[in-house]
Order: sequence, then structure tokens, then C-alpha cells
Amino acid sequence: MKITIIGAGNVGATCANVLAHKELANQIVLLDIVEGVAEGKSLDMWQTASVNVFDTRIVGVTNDYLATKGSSVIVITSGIPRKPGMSRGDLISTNARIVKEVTEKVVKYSPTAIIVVVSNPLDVMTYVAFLAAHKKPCEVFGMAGILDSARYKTFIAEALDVSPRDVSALLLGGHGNSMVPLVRYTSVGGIPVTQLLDKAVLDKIVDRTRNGGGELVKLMGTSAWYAPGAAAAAMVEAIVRDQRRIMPVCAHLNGQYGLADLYMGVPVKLGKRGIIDIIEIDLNDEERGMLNESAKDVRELMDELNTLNLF
Ligand SMILES: NC(=O)c1ccc[n+]([C@@H]2O[C@H](COP(=O)([O-])OP(=O)(O)OC[C@H]3O[C@@H](n4cnc5c(N)ncnc54)[C@H](O)[C@@H]3O)[C@@H](O)[C@H]2O)c1
Ligand SMILES: O=C(O)C[C@H](O)C(=O)O
Repeated sequence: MKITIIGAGNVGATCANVLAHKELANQIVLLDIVEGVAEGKSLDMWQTASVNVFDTRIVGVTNDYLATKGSSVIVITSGIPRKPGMSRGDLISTNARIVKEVTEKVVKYSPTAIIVVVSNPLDVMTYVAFLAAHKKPCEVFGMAGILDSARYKTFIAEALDVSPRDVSALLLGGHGNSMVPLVRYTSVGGIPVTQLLDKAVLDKIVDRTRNGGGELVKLMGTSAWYAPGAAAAAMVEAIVRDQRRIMPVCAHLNGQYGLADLYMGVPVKLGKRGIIDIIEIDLNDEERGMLNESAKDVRELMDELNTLNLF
């Protein structure tokens, strides 16, 4: 079992570190375009193996796609992150070129791999990888919903002073400020959250979740990596272990939720061949309206992608 991560920056390296500690593969290949970065970070991580007790071999390479040959899962994190004052959409022209190029190169050596995209703007970059990979939609999808719902769960847990582990929640839509945390589908230890927190508090939490990425960009001058790396690793785990977990994933929609020819966050069942099912839940008029707004924002970015004439 080999897992490849393209991009050995903050998110890619964090994801590799989590995967190695979970011993999800015999080998993790970390690939970057910058000479020495992937090699150095991999060596550093590999040197924690005897301390933290794991056997997964982490190998770093500079642009050597042959080393990625035969990977079962590929995580694409290459691309620029945003800086304060930028939106994720501002990254589109730089990252679309990068994601297209790396996807074309990496699938040549691992034609049967499942691809998990992380680069931003996520919904559009996942579409780029899908077009570049020439694979089935169920084999190419993106990570955002696990991160966004993890933020949402953390804020709810803080408000109630309980463990985030006891918060169960669902979030739909694009990975932007119009994402749709579903309060009606949120519970804490099995209790509907609306019985535990006032609407005003919940509204604030929803708003903070929607701006959760931006909050961290403002604090750090670049975007987050611990939670994104862990969230991507959770998706890889569901695939590698064929867990059949239900997770919010950026998936190719083909009529589900009344939306088509679009990648966006929806609940799916995830296993070793990728997305097994897209799950359609009941939405009330307000929730459907918010989902359509989010889809509109993703379509605007798709229009921008189309002006780049990459495909
Ligand atoms: N989907 C999400 O929820 C989510 C969360 C966090 C970050 N992101 C996105 O993930 C991406 C990476 O974020 P980061 O913080 O790790 O950035 P980073 O700058 O730390 O790392 C990006 C890495 O990609 C490498 N890279 C660039 N072009 C490459 C190429 N052609 N081939 C191989 N490697 C290449 C860079 O050298 C760099 O090491 C950004 O686009 C960011 O916006 C998405
Ligand atoms: O906010 C960003 O630019 C990075 C990522 O999408 C996040 O939500 O942390």
C-alpha cells in the first residue's frame, strides 16, 4: 500500500504525518516542486518513527513522479494558499494550472488511484483534477466538509463546554463563505442542538464556521494546516480501510439536490473504491435556498475557470 501526497507544504506534510502515525500505508511518498523540501520534511518525520512507534516509511522526492508509481490514493495539496485580504477564489488561475499539471503527471503512474483534492478554491480545483485525470467521478473528490464541520463542532462544543467528540453535525455546499452548516441536523450526545443552545448563539456559530478559514488566515498570515491535514487524512483512512463512513465530501453532482455538472459538498458513503453513494437528505425551503446560493457561488468560480481555457 502506497499513498502519494503532492505538495509538501503545510497541509501536505501535516497530512503525511497523520497518515504515518495511523500506519495506513507501507509507504508515503511526499512530492514537491521545490528542491529538498519534501526530502527534508520526510526525513524529519521518518526520524520520529522510533519515538512515536510506527513503521510507515515516508519518502520525499522533488518532481520525481516515477517514485509515486502504483499509489492507491493520491492527495493533491499543491498550490498557493491565500494571504490576509484574499478570497479562496483569488487563487484560481495559479492553482488551476498547478492542479491540472500535477494530476496529469501523477495519474500516468497510478491510473487506478483514488484522488483526494485539497487545493483551493476547493470545489473548482476538484473539478480541474476530475477533468485532468480522466477517471470516474466517484474516484475523484475533494476535502472541505470534514474540516468545515470539524470547526462547527468545535465551536458548538466550546459553547456547551462539552467534548467535540459528542457533537454530530452535517454541512453542505461549497467551501466558501456561503457553505451551509445544517443546524437542524446537528446533535450533541443524541440531543438536538436547538434544545441546548439559543438561536442567537447558533447563528453566531454558523457565521463563525463560514468564516473559519479566514479567521485563521488573519491570525497566521497564511491558511490553516493542522485541521485540514487531519481532515484529509480521515478521508484517506476511510478509503484505505474501506470504512464506508458517511462524511461530507466535495463530490460530482449529476442531478442530486437538483444540481448537475458541479462539484460541491454533500454527504457521501466513502470506501475503498471512493464514493459509494451520494446521500440526499430532506431540506426545508430555507436550507434548499442556502444550498442554491452556495451552488451559485461555485458556478461563478467555474465560469472564471472556463475563461482560462485549460481544457
Ligand atoms: N480544502 C481545504 O479545506 C483546504 C484547507 C487548507 C488549505 N487548502 C489549500 O491547500 C493548498 C496548500 O496549502 P498549504 O498551506 O499547504 O500551502 P503551502 O504553500 O504550505 O504548500 C503548498 C506546496 O505546494 C507546492 N507546489 C506548488 N506547485 C507545485 C507543483 N507544480 N508540484 C508540486 N508541488 C507544488 C509548493 O512548493 C508548496 O510546498 C492551498 O491552495 C490552500 O488554499 C485547502
Ligand atoms: O481558508 C483558506 O484559505 C484555507 C482553507 O480553505 C481553510 O478553510 O482553512
